[in-house]
Order: sequence, then structure tokens, then C-alpha cells
Amino acid sequence: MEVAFIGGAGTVGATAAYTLAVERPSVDVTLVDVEEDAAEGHGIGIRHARTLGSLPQFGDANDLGSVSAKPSSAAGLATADVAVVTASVPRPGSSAKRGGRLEFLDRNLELAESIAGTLREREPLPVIVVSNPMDRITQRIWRETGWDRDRFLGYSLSETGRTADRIASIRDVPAEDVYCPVGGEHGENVVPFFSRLTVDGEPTTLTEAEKRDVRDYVRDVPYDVIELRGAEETSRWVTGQGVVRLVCAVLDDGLDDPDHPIAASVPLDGEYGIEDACVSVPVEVGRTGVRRVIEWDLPEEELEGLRAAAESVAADPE
Ligand SMILES: NC(=O)c1ccc[n+]([C@@H]2O[C@H](COP(=O)([O-])OP(=O)(O)OC[C@H]3O[C@@H](n4cnc5c(N)ncnc54)[C@H](O)[C@@H]3O)[C@@H](O)[C@H]2O)c1
Ligand SMILES: O=C(O)C[C@H](O)C(=O)O
Repeated sequence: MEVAFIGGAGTVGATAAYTLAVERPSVDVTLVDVEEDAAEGHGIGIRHARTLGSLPQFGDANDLGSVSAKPSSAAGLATADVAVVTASVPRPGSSAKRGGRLEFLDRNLELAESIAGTLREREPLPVIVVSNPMDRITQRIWRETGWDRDRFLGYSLSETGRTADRIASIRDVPAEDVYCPVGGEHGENVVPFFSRLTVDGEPTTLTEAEKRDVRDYVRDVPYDVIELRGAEETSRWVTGQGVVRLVCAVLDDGLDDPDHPIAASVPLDGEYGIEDACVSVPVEVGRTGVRRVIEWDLPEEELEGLRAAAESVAADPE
């Protein structure tokens, strides 16, 4: 199996590629970037890391997959089984604040069209989109390829990690016991599915103040991280981990635990009353991408949140 990271020389692409390479030593990892030297440099370092961890004195892996750099062209993507799009124009300084994902919009829409043009030259494959503003970029790449919508998964799992972390801290419970998937926009109109919250398997209800706190935390914390680390950087660690969780769900034809579905941003066609927009909703992931959009019976407040998210992402100029 070969996973191609389009934008693989960047912060998120290289971090996710490294995470996948060490976690799944047999998978072929390809770094596709217009910065070909940088991609090659990261590829060599990641290959060494994977090799080191698999040596007899440390590991027991065999049949190591390749780690290589390829050009950002149809040839570079010809043999990929899964594509992850992290390609982006450089982070504008003005994007390092809440709502900042929209600062990428115009130039990343152009980039999305060019990447879709390259993808279109081959057979459809599952495409995981990370680049911001993620919901709109997922929608644009989907439309421009003309492929079936079930090939596309926009990445929003960082919100689920952030939400679990915050609920654990508010309620003083272990974070690993918190299940609360997060949908809506990857942005201001985020919709934690509080109605599905369980802690250690027990349905749990937050107060309205606690819900507001969690939503505000999720909106603010990526920018706190950027500010603390310097405006050139992004939330590379949670994103690298989350992208690999999604890639592995595709490679493995589903989650280890199908009873706890995840959310991803997918082109909707009437589900939750939403047409022609990508926002995150619960999905069943499979080998070819999205096996099924799961239609939960959500309370009105969360349904309204999803619809507001869809209106917001659909409101941008073509
Ligand atoms: N969805 C999420 O949760 C999430 C999380 C973090 C970052 N992001 C977004 O992901 C994107 C990447 O972030 P980053 O910090 O890695 O950015 P970055 O600037 O470090 O990396 C972007 C990379 O894309 C490459 N690139 C540009 N055009 C390309 C093309 N045509 N083909 C191949 N590669 C190309 C650049 O050379 C660069 O290496 C940004 O838009 C960021 O906002 C999203
Ligand atoms: O890159 C950003 O602007 C933030 C990113 O979308 C994130 O959620 O970490």
C-alpha cells in the first residue's frame, strides 16, 4: 500500500508522513511537493528513522516499505493507493488568530484546482484533505475531480482530541475515557456532538456553561499553539496523529472500534438536511473512502449547528 502526502515537505505533511512511517513500517510513504529537495531531505530522514526503529536491537519489523520523494505531477501520484492533501500556500501572518483559516481561502482554492487537475489524470482513490479552510478545499477538490463523493474525507479529528482533553480537565476524568465526536465546520461553526458524549461508557450531560467553555476552547486553542510556537508554525503534532488515524482507518477498511464512529467533512447530499456543502458529520470509513454517512438522530441544537456550518462554508464566492 502506498500513501502519498501532497505537500509532504511542509510541517503537517512531513509530520504525518513520519508518524505513519514509524507506526506502519510496511506501508510505502511518498512525499510529493513542489519543493522537491525539501521532500527528498525529509524522505531520507524519515527512512532512517523507520530503519532505526526496525533494527534487530529495537524492533521486529520486516518487509519495510519505501519512503521516497516524488514530483507534484500525475507521475508522482500514479501508484498511490491513498492521497493526503496538506499542500498549501505559505501561512499568511494574518492567519495566526481565531478565524484565521479563512485567510488561506482564495489562494488555496486555486491550489486545490491545480491538485484536482493532477488527481483527475488517474483512477479515483481515497483523498484525505487537510489544507485550510478545510471544508471548502475538500468541496473544491471533489467538484474539480468529478469523482464520486465517497472518495473524499476532510480532516477535522484534531477537534475531537481537543474536546476530549477539555472535557477531561473540566470533569476531572481520564481523557482516554471521553467519547465526544465533533462535527460542523473546521472553524467557528464547530459542533461537538455533546448529545453523544460518554465518559467511561456512561452517557454524560454537560451544563450549558461547560458546553460553551468546550466550544470556545476548541476555537481558540490552535491559535494559542501557533502564538506560543511562532506564527510560521501550525498544530503539527495533533494533526500528524489524527491524519494517520484516518489513513489507517482507510487502509484497514474501518476503525478498530466501529461502535465509536468518527466524524469527517464529506460532500453532503441531503443528509442532515444539507445539500452541496462539506461539513463534518459521523461517517463509516472504508477501504475506498466513505462507506456511509451515519445519520444520527441529533437534538435540534446540534442540527441547527450543522446547518449553520453548512451555510457558512457555502457562502464563499465560487
Ligand atoms: N485540517 C486541519 O486540522 C489542519 C491542521 C493543521 C494545518 N492545516 C492546514 O494544512 C495546510 C498545511 O499546513 P502546513 O503547516 O504543513 O503548511 P506548510 O506551509 O508548512 O506546508 C505546505 C506545503 O505545501 C507545499 N505545496 C504548495 N503547493 C504545492 C503543490 N502544488 N503540490 C505539492 N505541494 C505543494 C509547499 O511547498 C509546502 O511544503 C495549511 O493550509 C494549514 O492551515 C489544517
Ligand atoms: O492551521 C491552522 O490555522 C489551524 C489548524 O486548522 C488546526 O486546527 O490546528
